[in-house]
Amino acid sequence: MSVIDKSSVPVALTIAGSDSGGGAGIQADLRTFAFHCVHGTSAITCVTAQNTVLVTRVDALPVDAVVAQIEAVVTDIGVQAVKTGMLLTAEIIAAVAQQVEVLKLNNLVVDPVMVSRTGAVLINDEAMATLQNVLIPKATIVTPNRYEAQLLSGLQLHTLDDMRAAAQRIHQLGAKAVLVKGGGMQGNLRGVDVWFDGHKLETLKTAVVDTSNTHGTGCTLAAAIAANLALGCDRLSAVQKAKDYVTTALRYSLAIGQGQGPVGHFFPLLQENTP
Ligand SMILES: Nc1ncnc2c1ncn2[C@@H]1O[C@H](COP(=O)(O)OP(=O)(O)OP(=O)(O)O)[C@@H](O)[C@H]1O
Ligand SMILES: Cc1ncc(COP(=O)(O)O)c(N)n1
Repeated sequence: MSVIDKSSVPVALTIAGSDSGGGAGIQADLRTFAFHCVHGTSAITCVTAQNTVLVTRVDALPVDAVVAQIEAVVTDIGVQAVKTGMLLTAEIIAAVAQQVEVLKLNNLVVDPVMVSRTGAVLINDEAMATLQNVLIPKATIVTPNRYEAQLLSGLQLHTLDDMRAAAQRIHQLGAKAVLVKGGGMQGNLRGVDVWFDGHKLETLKTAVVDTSNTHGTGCTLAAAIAANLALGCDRLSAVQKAKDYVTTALRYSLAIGQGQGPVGHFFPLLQENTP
């Protein structure tokens, strides 16, 4: 890992929800930024009471509290990349999109958190429509999972060709690039992602990691992409490096709690440095 010049440390902002279980959301994003030697800042949209098994409560923050956090960070510290995660309501999504415009935020990675990898719907129809029509068109990269890609493309995803067709359809929403993630696919498509940026259609493959401790993979991938963009990578190499990171974090995932444990953000490093 290279030594960072502290006078020009890259900064990334996550706009997302808090996960009390520490596996996804803001907690995953900040650990991912730190692993990449990128200073992490945050604007919290909602607070979830959540563990490895279920979410028992979600409280949204007032829209102006979300906006104030973004303004406070950007107007003083400045950010080189932004990642959005669980935005929850149409009002918060619209306000975030407005801030992207007003504050001229670049390198925007939108993880369109709408449906969990298991198919559970997380936000209402109005919020989905706002995400699709107002925020995704501003994205540098949008990273839907299987079910989100189905909703955004209107296609059913069973095969690699379906994933490719969906990536091309979703690109028409206006995002500069699309990464359709394969964690929710069946068989050896689990772990295969498809990239489309209007020119290149690429298949990103990795060996499937055989673990049920996959909580936070989507957040971690999007945050790692944002970190790599903040470090100056081009879009596709930011995604390729992020995918390698998630694969390693999955290999070091943690069997904690009774359900799906989190990926191990720092464990590769700790393992390597343990005598
Ligand atoms: N078992 C696995 N082995 C290898 N890679 C995986 C596995 N599961 C997920 N991935 C990868 O993890 C990344 C996140 O994809 P996934 O489809 O899981 O997103 P998500 O549904 O948003 O995440 P989450 O399960 O956290 O909600 C993708 O690059 C995907 O290919
Ligand atoms: C606060 C929060 N944000 C996002 C997710 C989805 O996480 P992931 O898709 O990475 O499992 C989550 N479970 N909780």
